Amino acid sequence: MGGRLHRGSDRPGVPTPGLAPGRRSVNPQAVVLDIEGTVGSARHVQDVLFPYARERLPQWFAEHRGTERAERLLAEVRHDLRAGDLNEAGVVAALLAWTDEDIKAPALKEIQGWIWAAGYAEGSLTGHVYAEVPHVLRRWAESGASLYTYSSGSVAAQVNWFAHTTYGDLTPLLRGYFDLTTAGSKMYAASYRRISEVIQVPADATLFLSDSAEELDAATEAGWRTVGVRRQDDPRRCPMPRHLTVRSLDEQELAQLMKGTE
Ligand SMILES: CSCCC(=O)C(=O)COP(=O)(O)O
Ligand SMILES: [Mg+2]
Repeated sequence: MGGRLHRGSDRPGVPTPGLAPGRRSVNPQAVVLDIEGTVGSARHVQDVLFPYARERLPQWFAEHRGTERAERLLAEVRHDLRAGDLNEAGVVAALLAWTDEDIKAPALKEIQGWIWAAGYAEGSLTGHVYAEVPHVLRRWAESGASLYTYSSGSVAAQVNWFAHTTYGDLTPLLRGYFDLTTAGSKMYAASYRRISEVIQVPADATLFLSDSAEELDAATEAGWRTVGVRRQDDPRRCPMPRHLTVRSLDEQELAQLMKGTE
């Protein structure tokens, strides 16, 4: 699979070494956070959010038929599949198949974000964050770091996630959000370079946290500092190769990096 569409795990190219375990000088001006598997539970995404959107996808197209949003989405999927004459049922079938394969397609991410927005608004969805996340983000923000998220989920999905956590609205802690549309695929170094240009923070003063070794490798290639996050409820047990790996954001090693302690 190439071009714009990726699974959560495939990345072309040869990774370069990241922040090796033991190196302790970061003191970042910006922290960029992955969401699924890093600040929030991957299980919540796979078992709650994806099925919620999947179930409502056909109905969404039926209700929005002929609208600008629906037409744009249909055109985008046809373009991605190089199938200009695919009908609405065919597009819906493709989006359902992408959901099942966790394909990071911008069109799928956009419609999921719209469907979830309604769920958050009516109170049937909450954004999951691990218990330490609110106070750690607050501490980092108070110490002067600018906090951003970069997720394959759409910006709308990210904002709603942080606005509706069980710890309240965490969006005041975040300076901005990046997704597949605004930054590009998380598998490519170019996407991280694009973010650096937008946030105007040097690459080596930007720390990226993610549960994906491929994403961390791409960020490293762009000159960013990286820390892997492997949550205790993550079935992938092993630490990430080439990257310092923590189990939560309040681990001592990460706190030291944030202070720039040698
Ligand atoms: C915050 S949006 C919901 C998650 C999602 O759709 C997704 O693809 C998660 O990807 P991430 O880059 O946050 O691992
Ligand atoms: Mg992730």
